[in-house]
Amino acid sequence: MTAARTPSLSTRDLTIRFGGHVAVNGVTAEFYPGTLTVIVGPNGAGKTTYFNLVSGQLPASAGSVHLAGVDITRLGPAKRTQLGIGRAFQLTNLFPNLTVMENVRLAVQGRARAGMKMFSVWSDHKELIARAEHFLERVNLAGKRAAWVATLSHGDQRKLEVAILLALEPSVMMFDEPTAGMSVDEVPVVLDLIHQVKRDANKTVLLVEHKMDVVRALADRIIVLHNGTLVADGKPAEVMQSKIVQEAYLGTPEPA
Ligand SMILES: Nc1ncnc2c1ncn2[C@@H]1O[C@H](COP(=O)(O)OP(=O)(O)OP(=O)(O)O)[C@@H](O)[C@H]1O
Repeated sequence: MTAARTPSLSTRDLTIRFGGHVAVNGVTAEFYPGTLTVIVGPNGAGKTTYFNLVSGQLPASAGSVHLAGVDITRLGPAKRTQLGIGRAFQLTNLFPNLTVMENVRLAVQGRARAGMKMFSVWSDHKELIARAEHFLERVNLAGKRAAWVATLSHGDQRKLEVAILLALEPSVMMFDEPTAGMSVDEVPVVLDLIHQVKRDANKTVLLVEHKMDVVRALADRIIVLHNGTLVADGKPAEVMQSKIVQEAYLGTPEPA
């Protein structure tokens, strides 16, 4: 008999109502480490709202959110970040009037304080800089370490967000449309980064994405939301072929 695994993240009957409108309607799903799940659905399906409920930006009207089995439904976004839920691409994590290096160093410092008190006591400035440098190299931004964030291109800002996310070392990583607004040459860099993240067997990755080529390139699993309800959940090939997805989302049949 094998022991049941505890999901790193789960939602149970998660629901939010805005007045009479149910934007997320009883969504139950479990997410495990080493799996990248892409959440798809038409405009207004509730994808971003679901993300907001998981990261704590919005309070649930009903249902619950669990992180490694612990109910975090009543916790705010800062506490959830501390516990291991990291979200990128809202561009709200960035300090525009600081340099690229300073932004990552703050994340490294924050992580050191939250997780490893001794490290925080002993780590000197040099150590923090070296760690920040490591994350900047991973996202190809080391050459721009001294640039002011406000002067970066949109693509570079997104890469910086990934560096900050990596520096915070969350167990659950959430990406909102990672390639939105990027130039063609910037897209592969970010996709490659997410590939790297997903190779880490300890990370649980969730992505909201519209572009089907990105979904195909990254997804281990696809969840489809429609009118706030989870209508399909499974391996990409199965979900892409399912009748509900063809009708409700893709519009045209996927080639077999
Ligand atoms: N704060 C809010 N107040 C009122 N209605 C909201 C709020 N946030 C979202 N909604 C509504 O909830 C529904 C789901 O919106 P949401 O942004 O989650 O969809 P989405 O699937 O992310 O869409 P898109 O792909 O266009 O980003 C929409 O009808 C939206 O108008």
